[in-house]
Amino acid sequence: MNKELKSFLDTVSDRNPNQPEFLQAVHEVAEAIIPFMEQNPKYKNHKLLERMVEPERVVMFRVTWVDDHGDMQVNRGYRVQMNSAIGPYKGGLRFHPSVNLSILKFLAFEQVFKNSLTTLPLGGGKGGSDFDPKGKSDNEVMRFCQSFMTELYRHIGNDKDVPAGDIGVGGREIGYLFGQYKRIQNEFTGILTGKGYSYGGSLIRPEATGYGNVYFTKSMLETQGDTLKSKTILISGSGNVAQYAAEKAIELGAVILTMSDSSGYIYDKDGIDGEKLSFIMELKNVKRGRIKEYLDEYPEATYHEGKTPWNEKGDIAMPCATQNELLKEDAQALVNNGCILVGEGANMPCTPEAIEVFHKNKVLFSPGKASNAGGVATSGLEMSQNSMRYGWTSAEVDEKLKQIMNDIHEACVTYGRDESGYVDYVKGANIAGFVKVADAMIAQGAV
Ligand SMILES: NC(=O)C1=CN([C@@H]2O[C@H](COP(=O)(O)OP(=O)(O)OC[C@H]3O[C@@H](n4cnc5c(N)ncnc54)[C@H](OP(=O)(O)O)[C@@H]3O)[C@@H](O)[C@H]2O)C=CC1
Ligand SMILES: O=C(O)CCC(=O)C(=O)O
Repeated sequence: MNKELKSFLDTVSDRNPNQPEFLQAVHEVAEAIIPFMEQNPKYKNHKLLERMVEPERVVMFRVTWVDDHGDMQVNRGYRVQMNSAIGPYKGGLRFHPSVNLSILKFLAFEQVFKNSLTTLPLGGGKGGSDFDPKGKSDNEVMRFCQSFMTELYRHIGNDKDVPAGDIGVGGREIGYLFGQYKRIQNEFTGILTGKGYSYGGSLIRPEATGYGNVYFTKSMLETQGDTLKSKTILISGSGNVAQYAAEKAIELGAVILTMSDSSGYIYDKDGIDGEKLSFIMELKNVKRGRIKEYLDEYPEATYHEGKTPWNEKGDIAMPCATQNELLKEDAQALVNNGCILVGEGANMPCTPEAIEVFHKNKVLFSPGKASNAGGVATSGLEMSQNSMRYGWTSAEVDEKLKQIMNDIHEACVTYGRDESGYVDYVKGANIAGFVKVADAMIAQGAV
């Protein structure tokens, strides 16, 4: 490791003890940016990276709510406002028992670069709680959301910070959060995205992260003169991102072999087609069931308890569940089985060691901050529509999403292509994301 990189990472590590996910995200960015700054001295002497790793503000608060048995429950809430150089803080809320400061800081840090890549004026933030919506009644989820927003409302605003969904926060939660904000502030503004269509949401926002990932994959394949037609795809997760990545990939002629949840994965050798996917959507979004119940309807599939899908044979892998879900040995298994492309739908799902295996074997690899940016980009479009008090059609939003994903792909190629023609999308995404934020920070002085 180069001396400057090591010294920078040592300092970040000393200042942020016990935050492994945050350090992992910072390491990946610094590895690309420090050499870039060497070659572009205008970015030196502004302490840009040192400032970027320091959140502008972190809010941590108690969330007290009463469960269905009348017992008081206490959770912890957070909002990490990472960087507002190019726009109001923007990024999702995660409700999951694993949520802690390290995870939210890594997500907020990634969000800064991702949001810059979208070409829209969006700063970066992330928040959430260690509350687990699984197994809770709708009323419990509502009471939790109301209590969470009763503190959060004072820190957000449509020109200040605009949260959205992430793991454990979907349409139901956004509705309850929005309702409580409106009640407290007595105003109807676009302070959250991912809203229901009847109260200011954008068409295509629910689909956008998954669709965007597939559009990005399509562009990567096109650089090799290839297409998605008949490609076999291994998907992990069965939530929002996984479902709509599957939907778009099926539409473009690919064959989805696997989907998963935190208990295990299903493998369907005949492919998960549109009808089978509708079953999964109903199972996950309405019944809130487990992926293994797929076999109740489609017994010819197999279920693998406690396992991830990466040992199966597939042309493409799309990890769409959570961070660090694809390890070095998984990457090696994918390579050995002929995988040619990995498109991250989740945030940081592949470990650094796994990414190294992909790069060594010239597998096309896109980091989540590029390939899953369609979600936040469409949130940006939702904000624009709210400001205009106007709504675009599905076709209009989808067209803008395609254009944005195409532009992100181009930016990654510009900064990531090496002499052999291979594109290092990690390097490309980090540098392209950095440049816009860095220029804005330099222009705004010592803030
Ligand atoms: N929603 C969005 O617009 C965006 C989401 N992302 C990222 O995509 C990923 C998925 O988010 P999303 O689909 O919205 O979330 P959902 O809550 O809708 O779905 C999450 C899926 O991942 C699984 N999962 C969650 N945690 C774990 C874990 N620790 N181990 C194994 N599986 C797990 C869940 O299984 P189970 O139900 O068993 O927990 C579920 O199938 C996250 O990394 C998120 O940050 C990125 C950009 C935008
Ligand atoms: O839509 C948004 O604002 C946030 C989406 C998100 O959380 C993400 O990109 O990881």
